[in-house]
Amino acid sequence: MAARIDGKAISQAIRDEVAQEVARMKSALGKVPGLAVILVGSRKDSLLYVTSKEKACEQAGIRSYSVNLPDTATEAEILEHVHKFNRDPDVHGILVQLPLPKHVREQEILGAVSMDKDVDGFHPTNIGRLAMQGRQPLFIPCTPRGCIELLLRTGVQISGKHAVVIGRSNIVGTPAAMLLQRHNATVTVVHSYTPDPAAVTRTADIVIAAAGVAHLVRKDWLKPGAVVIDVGINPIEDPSAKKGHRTVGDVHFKEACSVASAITPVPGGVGPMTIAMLLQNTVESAKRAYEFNGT
Ligand SMILES: Nc1nc2c(c(=O)[nH]1)N[C@@H](CN(C=O)c1ccc(C(=O)N[C@@H](CCC(=O)O)C(=O)O)cc1)CN2
Repeated sequence: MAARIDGKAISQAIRDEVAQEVARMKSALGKVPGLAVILVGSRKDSLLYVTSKEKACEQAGIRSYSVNLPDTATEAEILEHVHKFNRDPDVHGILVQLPLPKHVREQEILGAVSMDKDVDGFHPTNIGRLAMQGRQPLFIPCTPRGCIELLLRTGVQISGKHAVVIGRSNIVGTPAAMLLQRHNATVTVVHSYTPDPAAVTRTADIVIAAAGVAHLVRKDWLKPGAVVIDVGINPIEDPSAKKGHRTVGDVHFKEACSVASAITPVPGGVGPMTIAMLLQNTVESAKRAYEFNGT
């Protein structure tokens, strides 16, 4: 039976550490970190994530600034807010909630965020640096950073292991693969054009599943003893649930438990880590801005 990797508990420990750092900064400088969150449109899930981020900021002592724009907002209107936050010295992190409405060019917006306030780590220069040996990105994207943090904090060795990442999105799969490689794993990325994804995944010591397909990874996809990090957040119908639906991962949890050595649940695994890492990135940004080393 696999050990359960408790993302809720680990993310709470990180959030407590962040709150302590913020308190130290406040007492030494009279300043606190600031995070600006820009939401465009009215997607229910995005609204929920943005609210959770604001609440988490409040609990950690980080000041949050929010902008809610309608679905019809133009690129120019969104950029106006990005530029305003770029100039604001009290704002150390800027986050544009994704996905953006279809008429907005995501890369135009993400590329406009000041590199040193890019707490999502999606600026092309930060992503480029993540891909390069010997270069340091200013920020690492929150979900992939959360996946690695879960492995490190549960004592899973990454160096020298074979890691398979399922999915190649800009937000998770691609940066997760680059990050694993920086931790000296041998990395294979499996995607929709891979002829036999189960066979490839079966060779992995570490699996990061980020395909966005409910229950894609079954028992026969896993090598006995593999460590499984499930990034998927997929709603499925469930008449027995109060709301008629529930959230499941990309991995069939029950099946995987009989083969894996450790696994993250959904919910309560990677999801909460995304927010904890955002807070951590924001504090690191403020510390850099104020040249504050934390003592
Ligand atoms: N600008 C960004 N946009 C998006 C990101 C991101 O990192 N930056 N990631 C995702 C959404 N996301 C944060 O924005 C996020 C997703 C999930 C969770 C979470 O805590 N999930 C819970 C509950 C799941 C459920 O029941 O629905 C869990 O997994 O336990 C937090 C943040 C896309 N957009």
